[in-house]
Amino acid sequence: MQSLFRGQLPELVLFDLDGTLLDSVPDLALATDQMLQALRLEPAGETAVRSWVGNGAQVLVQRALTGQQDPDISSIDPDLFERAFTLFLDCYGKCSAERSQLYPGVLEYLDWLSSRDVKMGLVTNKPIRFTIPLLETFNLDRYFGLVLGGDSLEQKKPDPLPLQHAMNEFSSMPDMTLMVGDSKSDIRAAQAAGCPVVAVTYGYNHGEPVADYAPDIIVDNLLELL
Ligand SMILES: O=C(O)COP(=O)(O)O
Ligand SMILES: [Mg+2]
Repeated sequence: MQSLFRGQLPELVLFDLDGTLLDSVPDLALATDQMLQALRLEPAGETAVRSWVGNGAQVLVQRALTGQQDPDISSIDPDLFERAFTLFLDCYGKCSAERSQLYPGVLEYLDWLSSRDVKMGLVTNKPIRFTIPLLETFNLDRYFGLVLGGDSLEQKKPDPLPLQHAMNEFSSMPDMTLMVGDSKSDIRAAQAAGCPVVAVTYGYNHGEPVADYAPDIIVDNLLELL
């Protein structure tokens, strides 16, 4: 990996959360199904929810209401969406850390970077109100000098804005910044921001291989980056 950074470590590493550091789908699926059941709709199940995670809570709810990856938003009754979204936020707020788990290698890799004084930021599409408590629960908050949720800025990934904002905050140039993520949104945001990007194979990429989006490096475990 050092070949990407002039033989050195990156100055800044930006991490995605869901599907990269945290296997959060069990709880996202629980909250999605609780929402659907409260609306007297069929539960979706974990496999479907796994392919719907990655574009933030609103899009997850739209996908769950339509059963479609690319929902026609105009077909969703706005009142139903509002009820569904409120239910989802309420359910997920209660269960977000019940069954979610860190992936193998995550703590070791964060510790390794931290011991080498590499700066780290977290850039997720998850709403910030869930992100901060989850980082605290899993004792990850201590690693990140900046945490951006999907609703922290005007745009979320795949838009490069959150990555550009983070690089600006840390005064790091794109060619010395590494993005680590699990989905095409992470890869596209990094490519648009001009940063090298590592994709993990174990996360959620809407059922598609990450290789289809040409990340610079693909790993099955973050420890392969040591
Ligand atoms: O909440 C989501 O949809 C995904 O969040 P992520 O950007 O951490 O993968
Ligand atoms: Mg992700």
